[in-house]
Amino acid sequence: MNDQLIIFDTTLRDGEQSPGASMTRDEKVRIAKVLERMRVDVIEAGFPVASPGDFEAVKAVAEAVTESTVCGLARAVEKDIDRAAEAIKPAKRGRIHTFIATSPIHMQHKLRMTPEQVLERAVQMVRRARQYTDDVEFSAEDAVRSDIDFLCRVFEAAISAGARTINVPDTVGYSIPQVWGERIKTLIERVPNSDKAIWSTHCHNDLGLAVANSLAAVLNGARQVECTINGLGERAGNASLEEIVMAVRTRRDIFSCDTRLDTTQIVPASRLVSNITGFPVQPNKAIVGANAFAHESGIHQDGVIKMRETYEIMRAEDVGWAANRMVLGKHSGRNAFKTRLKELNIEFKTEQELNAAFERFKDLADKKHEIFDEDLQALVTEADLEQENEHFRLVSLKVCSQTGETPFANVTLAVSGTEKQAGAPGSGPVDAAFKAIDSVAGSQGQLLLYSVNNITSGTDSQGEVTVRLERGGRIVNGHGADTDIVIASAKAYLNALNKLIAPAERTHPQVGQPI
Ligand SMILES: CC(=O)SCCNC(=O)CCNC(=O)[C@H](O)C(C)(C)COP(=O)(O)OP(=O)(O)OC[C@H]1O[C@@H](n2cnc3c(N)ncnc32)[C@H](O)[C@@H]1OP(=O)(O)O
Ligand SMILES: CC(C)C(=O)C(=O)O
Repeated sequence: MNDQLIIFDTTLRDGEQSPGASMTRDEKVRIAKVLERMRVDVIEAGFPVASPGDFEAVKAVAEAVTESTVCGLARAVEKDIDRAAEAIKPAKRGRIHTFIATSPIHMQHKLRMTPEQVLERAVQMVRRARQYTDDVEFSAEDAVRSDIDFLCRVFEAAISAGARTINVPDTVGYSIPQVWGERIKTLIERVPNSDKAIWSTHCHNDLGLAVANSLAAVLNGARQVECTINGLGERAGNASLEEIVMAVRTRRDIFSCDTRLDTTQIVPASRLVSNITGFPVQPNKAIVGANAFAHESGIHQDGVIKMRETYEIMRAEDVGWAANRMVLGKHSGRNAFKTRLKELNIEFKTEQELNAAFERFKDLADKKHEIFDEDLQALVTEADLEQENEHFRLVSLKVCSQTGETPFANVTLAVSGTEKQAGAPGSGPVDAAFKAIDSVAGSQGQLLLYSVNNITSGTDSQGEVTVRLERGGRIVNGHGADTDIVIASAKAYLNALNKLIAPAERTHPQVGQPI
């Protein structure tokens, strides 16, 4: 029987370190539930000492998830370990992940510690974490640029102190597959007590090699991979979960291990993470991109019609693409709607929530003939957004856009329940709409990002807009979807403004300010 490859998902921690990808507690819980359904082994839910919001988020995930291990990150610092322990306390299976850098550049310039002090601290903090849980992971940050002899000493000491998982990170995405594989092999061979721990790898994508390096580590003995949905993560991102899992599963002839994952949950998870963070998935992204299973050229289509395997190495259904993607229309009833949502793992707590979503579905079906799974997911996300603290609500928007004329927008907003109106010109209809909203809301937010994606294909598709605003160091993402992209833009802008004025819930690592 093949070994198990443990999947450690860090979308909610390292993924969240992507600028603008900060998530609220409830968003983290929603993603964690999908990861659990996917049978991810370990969910790193956050960095509890980072902020009260992140502490609450990790705790909420620990309360909500029963099947996967829930992990909290901690520096090799007492208060971090204690805070992580408190956050994961409700978990059925809880892990503390503590780390300290071991490369000369990090030890000397960042930590300002000698190698001996780092080794000593690693041992003390692993021991401290072991007082709270048997499941302790230790990482040597920047292992890629660390001296191999020193790494062996630190890992041996960490295992002796009680670490059960030893993680070898390529923190800066510097390695290449052959070298990384060799490094993992050398460590496992040279650390005398290496058989007492599971060896893990955590690779970043600065050179586009995170997945390749992770797979090289697996081929050389690593049995845990740290990864994220859609490859989300600090800078160029982390190794992408879907690519690693499908590479190992598809090439069983090469890998002597496999994961426990239910891969049909991959596409729903990818969409949810993309919806929540506002980071669109590029169409040609492996596994989860819209074109990943699309055949355009005649020779390929001919081959696939004759025998699918001529051009397909995986089945789209196996990663969660629905076999029949056109599901509902305006003549569909409540039962079909509810059943399809259930198939998409979307459930409502109350009958009222279901009724409200059904009404939105009927409104959409009046504008758009075919309702696809993507539309249903956007519709539910929209409903969630509306439940958020709504200081500003769009009542109506009228935009005039004509060749040779300056576009002009008139907007009516409900501001804490009182209707207010304003009009403004702009360089385009979206610009005019945002300026009109600004003159009512007085936002003073700086627009960092504006992106539109069509949720499905065709000109009647819904546009999904993401707006990123910054004010006083706070960065927030707003989302909106509508068949009219100017209205979708206005909804996204208002969603971001509502978040900006909401009480600060979290601290974003990149800006160090509450979000
Ligand atoms: C590679 C990674 O992804 S590591 C994870 C990175 N993620 C984050 O940083 C997100 C969350 N971070 C935060 O919210 C904050 O940085 C906190 C709460 C952890 C710390 O905040 P502050 O106390 O204000 O410290 P600040 O961020 O300015 O500096 C980090 C300090 O931790 C020290 N440090 C960094 N890593 C470690 C470590 N693994 N173990 C021990 N100390 C460490 C640094 O040397 C520095 O110490 P100094 O203040 O004595 O110079
Ligand atoms: C905390 C560690 C594992 C990390 O994120 C890194 O080194 O990139």
